[in-house]
Amino acid sequence: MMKSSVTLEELPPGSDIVLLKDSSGHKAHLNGCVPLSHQVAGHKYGVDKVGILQHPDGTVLKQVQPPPRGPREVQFYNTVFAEDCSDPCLLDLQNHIPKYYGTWSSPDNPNDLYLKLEDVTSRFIRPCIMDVKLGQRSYDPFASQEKREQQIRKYPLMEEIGFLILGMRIYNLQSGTFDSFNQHYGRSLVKDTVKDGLAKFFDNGVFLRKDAIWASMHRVRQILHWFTSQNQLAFYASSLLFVYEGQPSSSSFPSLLRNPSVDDAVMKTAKLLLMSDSGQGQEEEANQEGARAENEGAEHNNNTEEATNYTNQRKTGYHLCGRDYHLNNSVDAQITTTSESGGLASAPCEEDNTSQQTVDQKQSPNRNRDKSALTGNDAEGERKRSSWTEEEGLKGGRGPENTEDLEVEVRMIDFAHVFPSDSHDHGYVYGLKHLLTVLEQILCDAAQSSRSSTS
Ligand SMILES: Nc1ncnc2c1ncn2[C@@H]1O[C@H](COP(=O)(O)OP(=O)(O)OP(=O)(O)O)[C@@H](O)[C@H]1O
Ligand SMILES: O=P(O)(O)O[C@@H]1[C@H](O)[C@H](O)[C@@H](OP(=O)(O)O)[C@H](OP(=O)(O)O)[C@H]1O
Repeated sequence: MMKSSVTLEELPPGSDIVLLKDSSGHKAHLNGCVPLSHQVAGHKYGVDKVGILQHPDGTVLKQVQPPPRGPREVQFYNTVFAEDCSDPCLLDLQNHIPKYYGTWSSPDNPNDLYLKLEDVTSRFIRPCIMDVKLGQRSYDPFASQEKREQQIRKYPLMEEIGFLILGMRIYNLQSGTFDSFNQHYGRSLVKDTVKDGLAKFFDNGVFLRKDAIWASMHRVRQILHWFTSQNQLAFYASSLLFVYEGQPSSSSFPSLLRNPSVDDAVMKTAKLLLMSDSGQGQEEEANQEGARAENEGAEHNNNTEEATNYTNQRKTGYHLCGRDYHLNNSVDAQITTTSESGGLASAPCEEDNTSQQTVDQKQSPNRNRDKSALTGNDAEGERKRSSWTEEEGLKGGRGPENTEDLEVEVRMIDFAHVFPSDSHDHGYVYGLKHLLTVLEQILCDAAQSSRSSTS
């Protein structure tokens, strides 16, 4: 698998990192590619036989797994992104999965094939990432008895819960670092604690990111809509990748500064960012802080291009992350009814339509990026223009101008076990609905505790 000039150097037991080193002992690069620094689950490059890399152009390279899994996944992407694809169902599916740029291999090792995919975290400064496996069964219909038993043993509650957190990392505003959780965390969650497990992903150590929950639910509903309108594919052991921006935008800091529970370090960062955003970025202290943030960005995310954009934009006073987040704990959750999300059960919560501010689209980072070079299409734009009116607008939820103003992604990934089908994917739909119900409950709980603390 690896180039002959490259060796794997195992770190001490307990570490899951393996260094790639060349014959001179320097950190080696596979044609400039490096192990994906922000991978939260799955097979890891250098640890497992196959894994995930990042190309210098920012795309993700997923090593094609041994047959039948790998070729099945390649075929899936080839079919969905076929140039002559005219199937409306597959065209819509493109909006919910990473963009696909074909297969890739290093010139030195042409037989070592990779799927070249959009890095769905690339536009984030501090990407908080969660991988959730969906469905009531994580083995496919052709799995051996041994594989079935292995999968059931790993999480016997899969059938009842319908989803499993495989891994996540959350940007902690207090410490300025990412907290990570591996698959053992997800497996430790039972029916009564799965809500707390999910809530952890949206908790930045200072407050619950209700805005990110809400926006994620909007995306999940779009995916649910796709699933309920298709009956040609069945997904097993496939995941949803959740991403939200962990770096609050400067426009949100005023409310942060009013929050009495915020500690000095967070306060200081907030003030520094405010200074730099209001044109006082030349101040020495702010620059030092900026340098620290840049370094952290590079450390936590290979997406150096994005980190550079952020740096430049901060220097010019332009916000890469010009979004308005809800940092104010007085914002109550805004829950609509079960039928909207398709949730299995839900408690109605009060609405607060006044809280979310509209966004100045000119500040969107996507505005400044030439995606056409890589994509040749505007699938993301299409995804964002998706079925708000029929799905939610009629049912009294927030308008699209409110849900679109957040840096949130929810994409389906991992298609090694996708099969043709002639019916709805009940297992996946069950998992999506339950996931939505639990997210709703988190918002309800937050709204209730907010109400009781003010009364
Ligand atoms: N397109 C992508 N953009 C960003 N990160 C990605 C992307 N695809 C995969 N990842 C990262 O890699 C991880 C594993 O991806 P994936 O599930 O496709 O790999 P896998 O090896 O097939 O997983 P498993 O072992 O569960 O079968 C994800 O949790 C995510 O952190
Ligand atoms: O979460 P863990 O403990 O890493 O377990 C892995 C996880 O269940 C993967 O989904 C599975 O790959 P598939 O879904 O593709 O079967 C893999 O099977 P594998 O060991 O056969 O690669 C398991 O090892």
